[in-house]
Amino acid sequence: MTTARIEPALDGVRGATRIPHSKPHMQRALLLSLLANAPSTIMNPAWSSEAESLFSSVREFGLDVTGQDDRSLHLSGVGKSVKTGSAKVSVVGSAFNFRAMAAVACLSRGETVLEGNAAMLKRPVTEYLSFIPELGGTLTDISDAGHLRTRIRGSSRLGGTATVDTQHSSQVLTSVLLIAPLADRPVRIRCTNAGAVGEGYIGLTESMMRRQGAGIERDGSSFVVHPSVYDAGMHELASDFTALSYLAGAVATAPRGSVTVDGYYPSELSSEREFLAVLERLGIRTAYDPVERRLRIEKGDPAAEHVEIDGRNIPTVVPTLAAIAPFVAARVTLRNAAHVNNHKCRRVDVMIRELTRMGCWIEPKHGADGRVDGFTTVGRQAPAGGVALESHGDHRIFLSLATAALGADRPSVLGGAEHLHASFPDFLTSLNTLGAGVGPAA
Ligand SMILES: O=C(O)C1=C[C@@H](OP(=O)(O)O)[C@@H](O)[C@H](O)C1
Ligand SMILES: C=C(OP(=O)(O)O)C(=O)O
Repeated sequence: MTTARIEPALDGVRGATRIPHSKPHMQRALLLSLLANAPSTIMNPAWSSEAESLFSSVREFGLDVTGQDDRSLHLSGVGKSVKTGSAKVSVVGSAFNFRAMAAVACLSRGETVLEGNAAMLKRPVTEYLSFIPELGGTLTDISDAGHLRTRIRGSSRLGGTATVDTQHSSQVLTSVLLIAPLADRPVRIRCTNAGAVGEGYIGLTESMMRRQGAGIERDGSSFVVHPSVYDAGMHELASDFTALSYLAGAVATAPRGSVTVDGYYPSELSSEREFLAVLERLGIRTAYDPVERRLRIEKGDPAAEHVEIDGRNIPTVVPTLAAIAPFVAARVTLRNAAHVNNHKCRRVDVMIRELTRMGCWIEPKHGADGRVDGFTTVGRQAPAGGVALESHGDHRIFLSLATAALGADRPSVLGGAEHLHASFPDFLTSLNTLGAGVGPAA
């Protein structure tokens, strides 16, 4: 494990830096490039360990690279004729990659074994793959104590009606939608609940599919997708707003802060717009210059004494908001985030525990079913820090706790820097560029 030492940012954070391009856009662009019948291009590819792992998986199913440089990736897909034969596909710790590749495996006439790491066994993954038998494929759970593993076989009559869970994650719906146009018969999808979690990510899937010619009929939480093909894709990737959240977090937790993000491309994700609006209410102002492609982040005053946040559509930034909340003058309450506990670790629980160890006052909130569904804080605090924090193998916990540690009185050490490769490999360098003192722990 790689441990970092985070010094309090006593002089504030100031200056300009860059952030990665969007991981969710990159993952969809890779999948759609495989499923298109014509060549595709990805501009500004967003390389991270999770994108690389998905790239290997789609290559197993036939995606060909026809050209590549720093700025662009030229790809040739196979449409619905994904490679047959016995394929073993490893997704390591990414549930998105597991769910999406499970759907892709339904297009294959051969057998696919999908494998994820032990941490994936604790997440609601296999229990929500019933769309596979419902659409005509077969699914066998062959997990052991150290791996989540399933064997999947497709069908030559793929199609029908699938009931898809949208209470625990949006990713299953995204996965079924992506393959639906390539099924042999129409695919009808009924979602388990009307207010899906992570609706923004479902919207992103729909808009990227439509841009490549897919016809999706949507009526609230029901979808119908008729057989068609995907046209060529030209994907110009936006910036990763979740990566942005950690820099906004640094501005919030440090005593002073003014940060510019160079080369910022806003995306169509509704979750991004919602997050920027939440930041504004917390007193973190962002101003975007579309000509210079620069986003400026500055500290102001919260919009109210008590800021209430709905976490349903902003799952990735709930840990960041937990890190920010103890450092803003307002009381903050965030709810409707029970689904965020289904991620790489129980993200809401872990953030509350580790921030409490750092010296913050942050308490869980519970939903009507008694489960933790958020947190509440009591206004600006001065946590002592000076403790060893644990990121539970989760890049987002590392990033969020590092953000909070900048605002503590004493240095903190934080394990798990190696997981930054999952989404924001240059984060520690960025923090140092902004004047924070971050380095390896002695
Ligand atoms: O579709 C996607 O790209 C994602 C959907 C969301 O998953 P959940 O709906 O499981 O939270 C989000 O949290 C994840 O980081 C990325
Ligand atoms: C999307 C993420 O995770 P997963 O694919 O494992 O749900 C993430 O951690 O950024």
